[in-house]
Amino acid sequence: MTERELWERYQRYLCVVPSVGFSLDVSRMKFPADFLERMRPRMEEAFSDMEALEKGAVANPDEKRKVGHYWLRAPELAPDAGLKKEITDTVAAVHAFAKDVHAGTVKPQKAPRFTRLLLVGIGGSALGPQLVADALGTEKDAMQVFFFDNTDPDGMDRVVAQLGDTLAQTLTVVISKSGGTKETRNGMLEAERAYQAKGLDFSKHAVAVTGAGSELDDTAKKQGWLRTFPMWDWVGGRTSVLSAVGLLPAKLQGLDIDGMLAGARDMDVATRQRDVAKNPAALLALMWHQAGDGRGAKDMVILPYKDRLLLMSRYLQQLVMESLGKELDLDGKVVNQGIAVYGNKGSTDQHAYVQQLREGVHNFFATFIEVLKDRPGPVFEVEPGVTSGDYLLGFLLGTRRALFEKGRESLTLTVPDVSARTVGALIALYERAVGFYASLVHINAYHQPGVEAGKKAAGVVLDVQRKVMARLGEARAEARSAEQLAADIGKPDEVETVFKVLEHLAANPDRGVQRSGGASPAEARFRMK
Ligand SMILES: O=P(O)(O)OC[C@H]1O[C@H](O)[C@H](O)[C@@H](O)[C@@H]1O
Repeated sequence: MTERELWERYQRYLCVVPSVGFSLDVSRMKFPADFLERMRPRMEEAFSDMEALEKGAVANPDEKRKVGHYWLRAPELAPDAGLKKEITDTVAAVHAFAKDVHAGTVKPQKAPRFTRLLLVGIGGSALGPQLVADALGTEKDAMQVFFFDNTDPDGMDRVVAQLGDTLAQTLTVVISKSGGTKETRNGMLEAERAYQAKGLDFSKHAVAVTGAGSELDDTAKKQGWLRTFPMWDWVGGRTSVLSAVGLLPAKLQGLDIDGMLAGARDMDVATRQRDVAKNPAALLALMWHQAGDGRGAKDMVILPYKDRLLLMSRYLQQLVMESLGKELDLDGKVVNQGIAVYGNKGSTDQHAYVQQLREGVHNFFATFIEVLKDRPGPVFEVEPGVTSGDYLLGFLLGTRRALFEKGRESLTLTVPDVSARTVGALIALYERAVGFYASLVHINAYHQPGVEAGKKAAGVVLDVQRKVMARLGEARAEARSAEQLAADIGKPDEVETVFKVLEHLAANPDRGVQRSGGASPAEARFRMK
């Protein structure tokens, strides 16, 4: 295709959403001329599925749940008045609470005001808030935000060290829909310990966002935390950023949550249209389908040319991969669906993995995200008539062309700026595209049965550890091999787990386990110190 033909194709297929200044360019995707027409009947079904979902159908059949994230930004669409009220009340409560926190009416135990926010959560209870905080944060924010998003002790120590004495001015928001996620429970306990170490009462600095009656809800009640905000079973973790999960931390940080909701709402209006040419979510889903042959044959590489959108790929990784990565389809047939997502940012990636994208294994399609506005401050020219931002655009267009020359496809999303409105719009766009794509490939986008397997297996490991520790305690000074200890605890087949657990304990001296013997697993011996 010549440059002139591409320009024609660009204009022909450009999908614009004027209300948010957004556009989607699919001209560098190699779909045949009759593709959109051919896919029409299937897309019609996807629209009907989506309509039913928005009207309150049980769209997550095996968990028997409604799927209501679209109501969060259009409460009038909620299927009953009770839900509508819960949504509007929660947004109002978030505003009011943040106002009190900023004014110092809600204040820490030993400081006049909260100036820091520590968010404890994981997966859908962290990724959205992290994206929003990083995309929209400035040095003038009402509160500076920190995260515990893992059960890595050193990771948490680093954050606590960064907070230092400002922990006394830190509000901790623990977020877990289920209220039973171990990493988050551990984060909460680690945070509690950090406050205690500074002579502070954790409960006077803690807020929960969780489902009613959950373990976390109980803890918050029992300990008399400052406040609890609700999380509903009809909002999935990975689509929860516009519920209290994302709105509360964003508002505390001082961000424009109404703008985020409005951007999402406007994008929702655009993505409800049945005219595919005008519906960027439908177009995206169809392009993913075309690129990966409806079976995820190509990976989705997310390339925002903007530092503030760096976390987009991480956020989309969960949204897309947890929603679409499924073994079974809706009829119970094995399909092993999914689309792999990765990415970082441009032009940084041009100096890292773009080499492979252009010349290596051809197993991906790229998504460029272009932001028109360079910076809020005045223009600075790095060469006569040229700014750093001009280079950023140059590299985006250059990379896109270089890829296309080698037959590598790409989508280009353009937004005017990185504002609350555009972030809300991008979130809404991808939520709906994922829902459409799931309909096209006939899977349930709203459950995650596979995640449970890893959690259960981790539970087994900790059970083995408890038993091994007890056994070492009994054996005292006697050094034993992993093989012997596995037999001792009645789990001879778990010998590898026993060995891994022992190695870990022995590497952390205060756990009291000493390793002796040779370097190989068979030669290693363990005993209590
Ligand atoms: O919010 P929580 O209940 O703590 O869940 C946090 C995360 O845990 C699980 O692993 C789910 O697969 C995720 O979808 C979820 O976002």
